[in-house]
Parts: sequence; structure tokens; C-alpha cells
Amino acid sequence: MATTTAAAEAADAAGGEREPVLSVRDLRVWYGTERGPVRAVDGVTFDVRPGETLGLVGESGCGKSTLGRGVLGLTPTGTALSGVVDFKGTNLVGLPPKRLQKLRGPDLGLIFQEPMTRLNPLMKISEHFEEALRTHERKLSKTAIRERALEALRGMGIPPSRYNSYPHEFSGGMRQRIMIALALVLRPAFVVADEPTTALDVLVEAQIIKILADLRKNFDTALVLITHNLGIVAEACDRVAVMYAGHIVEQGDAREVFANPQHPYTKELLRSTISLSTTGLHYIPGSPPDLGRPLEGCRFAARCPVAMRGCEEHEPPEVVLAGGVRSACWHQALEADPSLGEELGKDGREPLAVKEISVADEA
Ligand SMILES: Nc1ncnc2c1ncn2[C@@H]1O[C@H](COP(=O)(O)OP(=O)(O)OP(=O)(O)O)[C@@H](O)[C@H]1O
Repeated sequence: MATTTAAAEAADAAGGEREPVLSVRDLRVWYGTERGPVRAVDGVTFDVRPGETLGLVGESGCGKSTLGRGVLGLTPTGTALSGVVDFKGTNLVGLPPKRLQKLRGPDLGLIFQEPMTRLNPLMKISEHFEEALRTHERKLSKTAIRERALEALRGMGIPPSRYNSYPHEFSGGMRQRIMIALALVLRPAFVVADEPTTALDVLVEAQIIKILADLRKNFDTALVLITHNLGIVAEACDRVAVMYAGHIVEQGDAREVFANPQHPYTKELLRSTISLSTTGLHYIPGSPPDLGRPLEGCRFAARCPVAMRGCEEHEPPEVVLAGGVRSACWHQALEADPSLGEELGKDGREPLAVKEISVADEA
């Protein structure tokens, strides 16, 4: 786990949690398509505090990247955004593009998966840093720029002797670390890292995860880390948010959620992970719903091993459980407040026979 900053220690000593750097409330990000809206993010709420790493996990296509880009206002034209993304008191939703552009870099950072598409092959690494720093910190001298850039590169294990090299002269892992250094040289308060290690070998992956964890110590940066790798989340994240079909179904302290998952989807997702104690390969039958269709009820009901009849029609409320974990499942909601059961109707608590899905169905 990452080290605690002096500011975080002071907040702990004062007995309070620090104010979130980013507060997302009921965020919706819908893509406009010919066949109608694709509701990739459909009412999502979470906070990220300074120095905190939030892991965002879930199956492919559940909306993780859209959420990461949506909070930074980096979605394609024709995308509809609603809700609130409060960054240090400013709502980023609906902010004019020019103001958003100004925040990106010095305040808001994004680390992409494919560094080669983001680094200009005709520009030396030094020129990339000069461009980034000149755009946002105009008063810096050339010497100061060089110092800042070399400091950031050193932090990523790139020696100063490579400062004037071109992107193609580096390995894939090194290019990825250069990209991270470029995002961090401006010392942003909030960073989204979207699958930053997917294309890399395990040693480089471990290095990058260590670097991202150290961010907290060095810059007090708040980080949303999008990944398929639950092992990375267990190792590098303070909190975890589990996404399914455009919703966050469970979120809370990473250790707590991994040790004691509450939502049936989280349980299934964790069972699907290969570990040393795995004896057989588990997968979740079926596939997530089509986000291009209006959905009602619990979106996981059709695949949920413990679904009740009412789950199909009625959306489960989010409840706060022991340890501050939030889960949106009727089972936990009813445990917390049995009177909520009225909404499910007469046979609402009867088990829902989940359809056996054959290979032919899925093909
Ligand atoms: N530009 C787009 N236009 C229309 N639909 C899109 C667009 N980009 C993504 N989608 C759809 O939005 C949904 C969420 O996609 P997204 O890439 O955010 O998921 P993800 O969880 O990040 O997936 P992965 O783990 O595979 O990267 C998917 O149904 C996807 O097909």
C-alpha cells in the first residue's frame, strides 16, 4: 500500500476525512448513435480524495473508459453528458471547452494505454516536455523546464542521458513511463489512468504500479485507475468501484471489498479471477446487456445466481453497509430495511429462475 502524505496524516490526526478533490454525482454519458443513445454511463456517483487511488473494475464494455473520459470532458462530439463532476468547486459538466482545456494538464491528467499514438515521433522527448510545460507554465525558464522534466523522468527510471532521444528509440515500457512522466510533470491534482499497463510485461507493469502508488507520496495526486487486473487493484488501490452495465454496483475500501464482497456481481467477478487456489476456471454465464436499449430493474438480474423476481423490474437502491461499503443489490437493501420489500410486490422475493445459457445461445 502507498505511503501517507503529511497532509493526509494531518487530516487523520484532526480526526476527519479530507475533502474530495473530485465529486461525481449522478453522471450520465450517453453516446449518440444512429440506432439511438448508448447509455454507457448511466447515473454514477463517487468521490475521490487527495492522495487516494480508486480502482475502477468490471467486464469489457461496462463503461469504465467512458466514465474516465467523461469526468475529464474528453468524450467524442455528439455525446450527451449530465450530472455533476465537481472538481475543487467547479462543475466540469457543461464547462466551455476552452476552460476545460486550461484545466487539462496542470489540474486534470489522463494516462492512455498506447503511448505511441500520443507521442509525436518527430519530436524529441525534451521537446514534448518543453511543449507541455510552456503551454501551462509560461514563466518557466529553459533551465527550469529541463530540471522539472529530468526530475519527472528520473522518477520513472528514465536516465537524463536519454532526454534528447526520439520516441522510437525507447522500448514500449519506457515509452509508457515517459507518457506518465509527461502527465505528471505538471503535477495535476487528479489523474485518470486507463489500462496503463495492459500492453506491458509483468516486470514493467509492477514498476508502473509502484510509480503510480508513489504518486500519493510525492504529489498528493488523486488517481482513478481503470484496469481489468483485480490483482493490481488489490495491491495499488485504496478504494475500488465495481462497474456493471453503466452503473457502479459496489464501491468501498479495496481490502474490505476483496475480503468480503457484497454485490453478487462483485462475488462473481472475484470468482472469475485466477489465483493460486483456483481449482477450475469460473466464468459468468451470459454477457452484459445491450446499453443501446432502455434497461430497467437490476441490470445484473439475468445473470445473477441469487436474483429474485422483483429484481428484474425494480432498480435496487444503494445502501451503505458496515465499513462504509456501498452496494446496490436488493438482498442488502432488504437486510438494511425490510420495509423496502413492499416495492418488490407480492412474488417479488421469489427466486428468479436464471435461464441456463448454452454455448449455442452465446454464439
Ligand atoms: N464512440 C462510441 N460510440 C458509441 N458507443 C460507444 C462509443 N465508445 C464506446 N461505446 C460503447 O459504450 C459502452 C461502454 O464502452 P467502454 O469502452 O466505456 O467500456 P469499458 O468498460 O471501458 O470496456 P473495455 O474494458 O473493453 O475497455 C460499450 O457498449 C461500447 O460499445
